[in-house]
Amino acid sequence: MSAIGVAVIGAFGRMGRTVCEAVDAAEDLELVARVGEEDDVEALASTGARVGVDFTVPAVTEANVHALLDAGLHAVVGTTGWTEESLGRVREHLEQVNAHRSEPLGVVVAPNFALSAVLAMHFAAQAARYFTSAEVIEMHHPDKVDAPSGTALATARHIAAARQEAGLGPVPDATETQVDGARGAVVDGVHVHAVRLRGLVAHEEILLGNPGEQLTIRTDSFQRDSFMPGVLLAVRQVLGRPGLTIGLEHLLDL
Ligand SMILES: NC(=O)C1=CN([C@@H]2O[C@H](COP(=O)(O)OP(=O)(O)OC[C@H]3O[C@@H](n4cnc5c(N)ncnc54)[C@H](OP(=O)(O)O)[C@@H]3O)[C@@H](O)[C@H]2O)C=CC1
Ligand SMILES: O=C(O)C1=N[C@H](C(=O)O)C[C@H](O)C1
Repeated sequence: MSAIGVAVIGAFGRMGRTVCEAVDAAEDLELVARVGEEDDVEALASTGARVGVDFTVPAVTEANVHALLDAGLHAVVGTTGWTEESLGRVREHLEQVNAHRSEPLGVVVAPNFALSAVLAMHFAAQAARYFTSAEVIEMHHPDKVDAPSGTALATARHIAAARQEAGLGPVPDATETQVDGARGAVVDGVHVHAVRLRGLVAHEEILLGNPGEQLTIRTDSFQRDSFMPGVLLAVRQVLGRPGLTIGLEHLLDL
């Protein structure tokens, strides 16, 4: 069987370089294009690429996905910054292109491809209904451009949905803050704190509290290699997953 052609967009960034190495090392994948800021994504149609992997910046990732679909490529996206609205536009675009194709296209968008992070989010959502209090602390390298992290946003939203489903009210908090921002950002009622520290890569703690007890769920990515098994899994599976998939958990039977 011939190797799956892969194009990496954002190929010269921290994640892009690591993805290029991982694709190069995989026998069933072939790295056919490294796309930088000056390159044209639609030109990928003539490279033999079947899947485009995007690790760029929040400001350009949606446009890259639309260009990949116009070029007839599946997409795997790790870049953060997605909203309900931007995801909705991709869903609509997929419906339009897939109406005219015999091999329908798929897009996988995941805020985190590391197994430990995906499991941490999953366990946090499972545990959330049993705890009165919940807060999220994400900790990253100081070159990260966005805050809070896409993973922390997703974690907080999953916790909030689980709390709502369980009929829990707002988290208890009688604090009167002296300085704006002291209690972090509030995402669907869940407080999220962002730390930026030289030496870190990507880390998150989910704190769940009840009277007299605490559950802490923690995930650490010490190296960007940790994201690669998830990225490669998505590249292989996206060919058989038409439409939009949000989150690696759907590829892991969670
Ligand atoms: N889902 C996951 O598991 C993970 C997601 N991420 C996310 O991935 C994204 C990238 O992170 P990271 O690699 O650390 O960031 P970097 O800043 O190291 O890399 C981003 C790269 O994208 C390039 N770029 C910018 N605009 C374009 C464009 N229009 N076309 C092609 N390339 C472009 C930049 O080029 P230049 O520098 O020349 O501007 C840069 O090389 C972030 O959103 C981050 O949060 C990170 C780790 C894991
Ligand atoms: O920018 C990063 O480094 C990371 N970004 C993603 C996020 O915002 O959640 C995933 C991981 O945390 C690393």
